[in-house]
Amino acid sequence: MIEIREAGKQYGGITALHGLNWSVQEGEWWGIIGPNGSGKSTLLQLISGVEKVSSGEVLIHGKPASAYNRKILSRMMAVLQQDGLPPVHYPVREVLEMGRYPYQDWLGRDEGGDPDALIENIMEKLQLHALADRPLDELSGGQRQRVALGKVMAQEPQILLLDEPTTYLDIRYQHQFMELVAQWRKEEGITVVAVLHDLNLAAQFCDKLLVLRDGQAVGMGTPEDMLTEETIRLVYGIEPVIVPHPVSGIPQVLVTRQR
Ligand SMILES: Nc1ncnc2c1ncn2[C@@H]1O[C@H](COP(=O)(O)OP(=O)(O)OP(=O)(O)O)[C@@H](O)[C@H]1O
Repeated sequence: MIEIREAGKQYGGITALHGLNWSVQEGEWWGIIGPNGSGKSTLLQLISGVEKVSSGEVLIHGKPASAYNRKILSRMMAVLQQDGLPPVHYPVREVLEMGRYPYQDWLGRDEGGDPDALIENIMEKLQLHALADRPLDELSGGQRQRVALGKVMAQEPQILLLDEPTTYLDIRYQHQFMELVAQWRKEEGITVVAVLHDLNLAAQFCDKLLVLRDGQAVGMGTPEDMLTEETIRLVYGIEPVIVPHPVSGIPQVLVTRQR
């Protein structure tokens, strides 16, 4: 579904990404982890076609991401960032309807079925009914991020790209957000690629992790294989302790304070 071959990206004299080979199969949930400046957002921008590779290829369904017409690409792929929506004075229901833009013809008619039923369904799933007529700029950051998720759900993409989507959320809303994505993926079989700083959240929700450092892949594989003390020490330069989650057994990263 996503095929990355020897991909490199340079900004002037800065190498943001170098010689990356990676592929994502339909229905997988990948996490991209790595320190600040390691190339995570750059990689998402190459996949979403916002930036072009300087070398190598990024293919979506066998075609370069940057070669797609934007509207066609938006039907296939949605992007949600850490501050998914600006605090504008639009009511929640209208914001969700904006997600249908890739399906509208030049008269604003939806070519993709019954948008009203779809929006209703999303409002129900995300418990947005109570907020339906409230303007975005009156909502909390956590509520706004739930609306942002609703908007990308209305877009009905096959691929969801998340760029640190839980950064501004408290621990409850972080988990709620990730559970909603997990439920969506289970129901619709979407493919998810998420840049995450929280390694423990990444381990709990992603099937596989791509670990970047200095624009290069250090490793890719299951959270069990990637979240080792050796890898975390090498990539982040910290002294970690990895413990199995007492309930699920999934690896969790603790950091030991240096004295
Ligand atoms: N538009 C740009 N112009 C110039 N340099 C850029 C640009 N975007 C990214 N870079 C550089 O490329 C490198 C990788 O940046 P990128 O934002 O991809 O890292 P990141 O892993 O997402 O970082 P963070 O975790 O801090 O968000 C950095 O050195 C950054 O300064």
